[in-house]
Amino acid sequence: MRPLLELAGVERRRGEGWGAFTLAVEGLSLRQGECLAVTGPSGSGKSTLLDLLGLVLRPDRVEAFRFLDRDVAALWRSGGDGGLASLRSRHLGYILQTGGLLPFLDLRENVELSRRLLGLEPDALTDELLAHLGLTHLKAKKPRALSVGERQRAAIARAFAHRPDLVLADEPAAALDPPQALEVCRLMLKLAAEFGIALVLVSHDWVLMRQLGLAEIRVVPEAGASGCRSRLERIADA
Ligand SMILES: Nc1ncnc2c1ncn2[C@@H]1O[C@H](COP(=O)(O)OP(=O)(O)OP(=O)(O)O)[C@@H](O)[C@H]1O
Repeated sequence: MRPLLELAGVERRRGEGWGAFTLAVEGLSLRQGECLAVTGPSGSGKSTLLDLLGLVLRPDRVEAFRFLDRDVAALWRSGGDGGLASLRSRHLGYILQTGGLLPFLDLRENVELSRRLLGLEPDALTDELLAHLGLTHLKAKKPRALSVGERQRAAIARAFAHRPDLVLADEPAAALDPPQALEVCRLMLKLAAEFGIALVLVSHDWVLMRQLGLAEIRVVPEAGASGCRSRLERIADA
């Protein structure tokens, strides 16, 4: 089976001059439905990696970048964003640290938002997700009337509701206490497995990631390199 996502020789610089930072991805691949943890210290480049995978940040150097058999490197080179925007909206789901729900929509409307923007018909998945995440009884509430954990579970439902191929989660449990963080991460993994959706989970909390037993990529700042530079290191499966 061809990988869902495949990168080789990708680099991206942030900032200019003396303080510039570069993330170098020598090679990275992800299979359909595979779940991966990305860990690393603060400022090492985890979000930069997620933004590259999310087709948001344009690489400065790229030998190969394929997603769903599309040549992303060629799409970036062509300058236009048309192909990238549709890949992003149809095939990717995002979960952010703070949920990012729209305050004027109720929980169910928030969860259905990505489907509605894509013009997809309502389907049973929304209710399934709400049930899986223990949100059914809260579906008519506005975000302000939800707890932080409930908002985060709603953000998870929203990221999966349009059946993307890949969900990217940037510190999705950082605002939660340790037991809630573990529960929320386990729920994400359960949903990913049930629906065959690949998941990249970024966290500075490597202890939590180890508890989940996920394959792990560590973003490692390189000692002695000129300027600030990080590379990826694959840690053996926990
Ligand atoms: N827009 C930007 N302009 C310039 N430098 C940036 C920009 N965004 C990030 N950086 C720098 O790039 C480096 C990597 O940042 P990034 O946010 O990817 O790290 P991170 O591992 O996600 O950090 P954290 O865990 O603290 O969120 C840092 O040195 C940061 O200061």
